[in-house]
Order: sequence, then structure tokens, then C-alpha cells
Amino acid sequence: MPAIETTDLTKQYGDTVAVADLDLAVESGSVFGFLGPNGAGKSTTMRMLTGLVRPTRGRATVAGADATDRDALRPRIGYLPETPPLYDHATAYEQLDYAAGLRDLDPERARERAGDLFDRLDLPAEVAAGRIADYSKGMRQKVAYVQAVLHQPEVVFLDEPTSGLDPRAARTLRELIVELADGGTTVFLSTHILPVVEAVADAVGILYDGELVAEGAPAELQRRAETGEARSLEDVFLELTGERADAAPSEGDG
Ligand SMILES: Nc1ncnc2c1ncn2[C@@H]1O[C@H](COP(=O)(O)OP(=O)(O)OP(=O)(O)O)[C@@H](O)[C@H]1O
Repeated sequence: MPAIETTDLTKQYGDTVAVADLDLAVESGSVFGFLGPNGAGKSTTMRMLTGLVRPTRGRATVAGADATDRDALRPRIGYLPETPPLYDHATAYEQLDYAAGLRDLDPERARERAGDLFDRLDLPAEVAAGRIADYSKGMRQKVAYVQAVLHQPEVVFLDEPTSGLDPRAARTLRELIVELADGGTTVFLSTHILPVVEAVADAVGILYDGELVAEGAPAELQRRAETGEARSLEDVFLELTGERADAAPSEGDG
């Protein structure tokens, strides 16, 4: 069974169709790169899949739970949104104690795991013991990432996870994503940084104007949109989401 499955998943805001009839299947233990231009509907999709926004119609299951059932989702999923929810007055450790408490994690083991991840991401212990209000953007991002994966969820949604990270931390984060998937976690990764997707994604979906215009393994998409030359995922992305003649290459997974 796929870790994420959507059928006709749709969200409308007034006259704006943010996401239109999305049919998606993401394999368990894979990294799925979710791409699309600004305003394509990526965040709206993630909000529906994490139970934060109710679909206008259609349905979705995530880690076996209905995506409208927040109580069932909570222990199974993690979410790093574009603007991470952090308490400025707390220290990183307090923030993560709170997150661990929400998920009934053993406090000591949660601290240990957080400490290990902070080490990997080069967030010094003395910084983690200081108030989040004084953190740089990259430091906040590190804490938010750790918060999203602390409980070892079955499915983790990452919205621009490398945002604000320096090159070393961004590389570590890419490694952590691959390790998550190797350990069986399904990673739903939305980013505009296409080389990251190229490096880590097993499959890619490209959203354009709320619609899925392509889905498949990165290499397969590159072949499908090809004209003979070696093409980057960026070329494919620009072709599919640019001045698309209405005969866009037929998407779907065949
Ligand atoms: N709460 C809302 N109310 C009204 N319209 C919304 C709301 N949230 C999103 N939209 C609209 O839905 C569409 C999709 O937005 P969304 O934020 O999902 O795009 P995105 O692909 O995540 O974009 P970006 O790459 O810029 O983050 C846009 O037209 C946006 O204006």
C-alpha cells in the first residue's frame, strides 16, 4: 500500500482552485519530490495531507490514516512547514521537550535524539540552550527540522527544508533525508532547489496551476520530455511549467 494516496483531491478558495483533482500515490520508504512554480498549490496540498486544511472534495490517506483525522495522523506524520511553528521565548531544548510531550515520547530519549541531530546539523549545545528569539534563520530551520522528525514518523512532509541553511548544513540535511528513507520513512519533499530533488528523490511530481502535469522517476521524466540531449530536471520543469502549449506532454504514470 502506498504511504500517501490521494483521489480527486481538490481545494478551492472562492473562485481559486488551488489544487485540482489530484491523484497521487507515493510509495512507502521513498523520497517524493513535489515541484511546481510559485502558487502551484504545493503548500495547499501539504496542508491537506497533514490535516490542517479540509479538502473541498476528494480524499487522501497518509500512513493508513484518513488525512482529515488529525488524531490518527499526529503520531504517524511529521511536518516542516514553510514558516515553522517555534516559540520564540523557549530554548531549542524546551521547544523539543514540548513537541516530545505532545507525542508522548520518553523525554530523555527524545533529548538524546535531538542532541544527536543537533550534532549532525552543527547546532552547538550552547546555542540550543539559548532562546530561539536570538537564532538566525538557519538555526531556526535546524530546530524545526528536528521537531518534524523527532518522533520518527512514518511519513514526513518537508517544505523547503534547506531554506536558510549554509552549504554544509544543506548537504547534511540531504544526507538525513536519504537516511530517513533508507530507514523506511516516506519523505514528501517540496522544494524549488531542483538539484536537491535530483540528488535524493526516487519519484517526482510536478504541479502546475493546481494540476499534476508530470509524475515519475526523475530520469524517466527527463527522458519523456526529451529531445535527444541530456536534460536536467530544471529543463523538464521549465518546459512543463513554462508557456505550456495546451498540448502539454501527457503526464500520468502510464
Ligand atoms: N488561505 C488561502 N486563501 C485563499 N487563497 C489561497 C489560500 N492559500 C492558498 N491560496 C491560493 O492557492 C493557490 C496555491 O497556493 P499555494 O500556497 O498552495 O502554492 P505553492 O505552490 O505552495 O506556492 P509557493 O511555491 O509560492 O510556496 C494560490 O493561488 C494561492 O493564492
